[in-house]
Amino acid sequence: MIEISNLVKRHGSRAVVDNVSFSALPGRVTGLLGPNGAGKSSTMRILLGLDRATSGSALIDGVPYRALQRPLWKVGAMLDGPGANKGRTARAHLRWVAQSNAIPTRRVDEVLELTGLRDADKVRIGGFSLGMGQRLGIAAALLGNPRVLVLDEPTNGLDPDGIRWTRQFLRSLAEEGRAVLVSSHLMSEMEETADDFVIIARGKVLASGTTTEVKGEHRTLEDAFFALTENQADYRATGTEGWGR
Ligand SMILES: Nc1ncnc2c1ncn2[C@@H]1O[C@H](COP(=O)(O)OP(=O)(O)OP(=O)(O)O)[C@@H](O)[C@H]1O
Repeated sequence: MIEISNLVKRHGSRAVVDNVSFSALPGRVTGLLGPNGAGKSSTMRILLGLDRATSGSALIDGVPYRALQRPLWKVGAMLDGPGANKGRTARAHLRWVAQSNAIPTRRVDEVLELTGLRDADKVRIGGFSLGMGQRLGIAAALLGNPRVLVLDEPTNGLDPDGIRWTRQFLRSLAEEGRAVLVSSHLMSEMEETADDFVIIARGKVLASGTTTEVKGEHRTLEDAFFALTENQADYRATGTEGWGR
């Protein structure tokens, strides 16, 4: 499971992550939702040991990422797309990731199959569509068969087929008992995908819980989000602190 507690990240005097706390539980897809610049990627980067928190903690199964013995076996991640060399094939890329993390290369075939890339395994990544690239990123994240997955905007720019595939795939990964944390700025899309939601704006958690809890009396998650951020604008205008948590 993922446990973020009182996480703060400051750049200069500005807190881009401002006392964020939430958990992502096994067997559930947790949606980290918020507009551009809300602090989603910053939170994920700290969780994955790519950046240091100013204060607070971000733990994976009780320990920080940097303390994990074999990180790829515990947590799979995709930030900024697949991050693969465009001249390589999908198979070559996955073999390279597997070999550099002591993962048996037979796992490469399994993840190619799981993500529907088997037929494209010899195509150079430079010729991939956006959707295939995202699948490759997810395939690499799954190489170590981790119990925890962290995916930053995996559906960004995808067509409806790609979005539908990703949604169903993430749900199936959670149904296998994994904790799946996925960020998005698309509220309506995530409403169908996630079990639990954390709504973040300007570095602060505005609401968290199940769909019913977060929606409250609002018709959709998007309506709830706009109502919550309108409150934020009001508070900013009056300079009041301490709202929404
Ligand atoms: N190294 C940095 N120095 C200064 N500010 C930064 C740095 N990294 C991120 N920020 C700022 O922190 C804020 C949060 O950025 P972050 O990327 O976490 O947001 P996000 O919710 O993931 O949004 P997006 O979907 O646009 O990436 C932004 O205003 C960004 O400009």
